Amino acid sequence: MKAIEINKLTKTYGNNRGITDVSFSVEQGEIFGFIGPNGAGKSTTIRTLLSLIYPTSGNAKIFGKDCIQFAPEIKKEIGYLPSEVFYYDNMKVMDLLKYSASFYKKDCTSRIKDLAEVMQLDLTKKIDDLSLGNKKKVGIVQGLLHEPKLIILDEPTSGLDPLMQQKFFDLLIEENKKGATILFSSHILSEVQRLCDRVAIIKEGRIVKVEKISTLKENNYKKFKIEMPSKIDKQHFNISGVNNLEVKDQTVSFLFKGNINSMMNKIAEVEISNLWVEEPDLEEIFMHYYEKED
Ligand SMILES: Nc1ncnc2c1ncn2[C@@H]1O[C@H](COP(=O)(O)OP(=O)(O)OP(=O)(O)O)[C@@H](O)[C@H]1O
Repeated sequence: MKAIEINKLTKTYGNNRGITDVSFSVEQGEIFGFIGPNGAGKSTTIRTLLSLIYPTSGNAKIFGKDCIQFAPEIKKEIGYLPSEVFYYDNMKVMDLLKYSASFYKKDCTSRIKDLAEVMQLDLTKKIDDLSLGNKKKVGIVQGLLHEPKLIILDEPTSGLDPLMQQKFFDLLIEENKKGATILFSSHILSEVQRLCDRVAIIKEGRIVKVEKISTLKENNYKKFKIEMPSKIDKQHFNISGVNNLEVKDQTVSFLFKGNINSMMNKIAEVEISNLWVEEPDLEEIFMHYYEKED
């Protein structure tokens, strides 16, 4: 049974496109990235999964159950962190979290304290007195306090400083090791790359690719930088698969996509003093998905 199964989900807002024919599935135990530019349809997909809005057509299942028909049951299994968090400002953090926990009919007090300690969140403060980042931490604790089997995060790191982001990621990895499935929506590719096994790319309301992060990187070009002790013949490296060939001082650099052995043979024909081969960043791989079609 899959954790999430989305089948031709379409949502229109009047005449506005929301999402069109979105289909993908997430295996249990996966950390799955959901990426795309602003307005692509990430939040619409997630809100439909949580039955906060209803689809125009198509359907989705969570742990094998239709997400609309079994919404109350399913919600108990999900921890959700929305992209923007709003609270009753007058409440104290601990009271708000205990109130949230009451929906699950579980005593989550010690779990709340543990999570708050990891995230360095002061439980005695009033929500009103918290900074944006600290309000986000309340959302994180709220989303995880009932130890959900499925964690759905919509742009979760906005407002968190780098140290807190790291602590949050460590927390997610720990929950994942304990068995939780994670759907991680973001437009920050580096964090998706760090955390996720697979990724779905959404653009203008449609899924354009679902792929393993490792495959995306393998099937892409590599960046070569070669330092040579003597004069460089630029044309030597001008073979099929080479792009952006540049020579600067004693260094030649280029992007290469193709049979790595043919490139290694080419390099072996000349004397070199140093060699760097780098993977492209996820940003570089995905940039063309982000560019608008004319
Ligand atoms: N309540 C609404 N009424 C009308 N159109 C909406 C509504 N909510 C979303 N949309 C439209 O649906 C499309 C998808 O929006 P959505 O918020 O799902 O994108 P997103 O990928 O989550 O973007 P972001 O990263 O900016 O949050 C956009 O074109 C948006 O304008």
